[in-house]
Amino acid sequence: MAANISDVDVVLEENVVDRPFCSHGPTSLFVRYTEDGNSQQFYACSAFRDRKACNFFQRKDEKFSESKRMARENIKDEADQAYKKLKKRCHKLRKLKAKARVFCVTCGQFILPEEKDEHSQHETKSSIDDDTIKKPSRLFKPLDNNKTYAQYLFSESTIQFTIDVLKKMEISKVLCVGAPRIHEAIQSDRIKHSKLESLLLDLDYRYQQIYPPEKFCRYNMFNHYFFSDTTSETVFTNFLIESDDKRIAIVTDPPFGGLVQVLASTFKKITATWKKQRDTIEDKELPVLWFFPYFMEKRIVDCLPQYSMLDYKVDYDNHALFRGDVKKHGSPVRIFTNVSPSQIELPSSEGYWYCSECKRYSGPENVHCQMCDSCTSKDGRTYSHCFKCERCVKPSKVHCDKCGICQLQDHKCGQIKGKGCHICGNLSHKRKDCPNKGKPIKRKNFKQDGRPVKKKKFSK
Ligand SMILES: C[S@@+](CC[C@H](N)C(=O)[O-])C[C@H]1O[C@@H](n2cnc3c(N)ncnc32)[C@H](O)[C@@H]1O
Ligand SMILES: [Zn+2]
Ligand SMILES: [Zn+2]
Ligand SMILES: [Zn+2]
Ligand SMILES: [Zn+2]
Ligand SMILES: [Zn+2]
Ligand SMILES: [Zn+2]
Repeated sequence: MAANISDVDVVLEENVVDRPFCSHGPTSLFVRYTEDGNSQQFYACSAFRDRKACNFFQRKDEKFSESKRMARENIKDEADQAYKKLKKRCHKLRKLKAKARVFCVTCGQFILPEEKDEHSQHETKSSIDDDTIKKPSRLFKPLDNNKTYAQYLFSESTIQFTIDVLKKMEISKVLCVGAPRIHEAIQSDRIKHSKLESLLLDLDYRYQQIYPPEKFCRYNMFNHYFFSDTTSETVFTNFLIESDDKRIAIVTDPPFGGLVQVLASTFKKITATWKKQRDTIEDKELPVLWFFPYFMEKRIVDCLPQYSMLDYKVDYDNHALFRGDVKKHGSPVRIFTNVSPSQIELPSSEGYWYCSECKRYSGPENVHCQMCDSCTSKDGRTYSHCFKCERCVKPSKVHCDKCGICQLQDHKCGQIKGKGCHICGNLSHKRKDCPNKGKPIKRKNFKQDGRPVKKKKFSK
């Protein structure tokens, strides 16, 4: 099975045991398609796409010399050693009194008294009290200019909404996968009196300085890999033990570049561990709240048909996300869930209303279309029904009789770009099903129905 990213696909294989390791766990197997129709398979880092952050590369068919194999083995050992060193350091840090605590914002780490000189030119914060430590995501500089971490942090209203939803679902244990602010909210005093517990799984090593091992596991959600020694995985497995009065849910907000099939496979693995711990044969699913952009709906639902998209617009504090056009219609991020949408009440104070036909809550801009039999808006604008296309379309589109579909007003007739097969450009299939796979072929433009667009003949 292959999942799509521009000219490179990731190949999902069940057997990861034989894969080479980089310092971020087992690598992923990728396949690159070239213009001439050939392909090449190679292993590369599953967490970092930026080769500056991790330059691991190994062709699948590469024969390895013994010395190279040893060097690879060392990578894992070195990573384990670095983890142990950091653990020791954190132990020392936790013993420091608030007044002696200095945090280097530039480096994202607390400074031990003997290390002060090394950070003299950096941005630092002194006298870090216990309250500040309880809100680490506010102390750290969000790594939001970085594709890998893509740290967009929930606003207060979204945090509160999520916690309310979890409480209404009578959840008492929350596995926060790449959702540090939800973990932080649960851990902080604010909701100390509720019965909520949480465990954070995140790639960001900085949290290791704040939370003890039973509250944080450094984890790569693209290969379900726990860094460090075995403690981390044991903490995770124990956390997933559920009893009648302790129901568990996952809250996850992965970087948006994450591949749906890879993430789905991770959530399936987490669910499998949870199922193993349960002493019942009752076939239930582990509830998941997965925050992801609305335009990924088709991919998610194709991959996980039991999931649906809620209309709640997820709000973030660092709004770098809402640039350009998107800003006009608000946040593009929604919640995908395997919980019945009728059970998740969206705030009426923000204009959400219950659609008895869809049996779910819809946004104030969303209108139930009798023809489509659903509340059709996806992007935060009111859609209108096109009787010729027989579906609701974005308000920016009008029906073009020449093209036979609704198009943007300033479109060039006959040119439907994107979304099709990367090899030949045909819109009726994806690359993995392309009959031209392996043959040299030039891309053409294709119509929605799969027929090629004929080039206009110009007369002099
Ligand atoms: C879009 S942010 C979500 C933050 C969330 N909105 C919050 O406020 O809690 C993505 C999160 O996933 C983490 N992350 C990025 N890549 C990851 C990976 N491969 N495995 C696990 N966590 C990852 C980042 O460190 C960050 O905390
Ligand atoms: Zn790596
Ligand atoms: Zn520093
Ligand atoms: Zn409706
Ligand atoms: Zn409609
Ligand atoms: Zn139309
Ligand atoms: Zn047209």
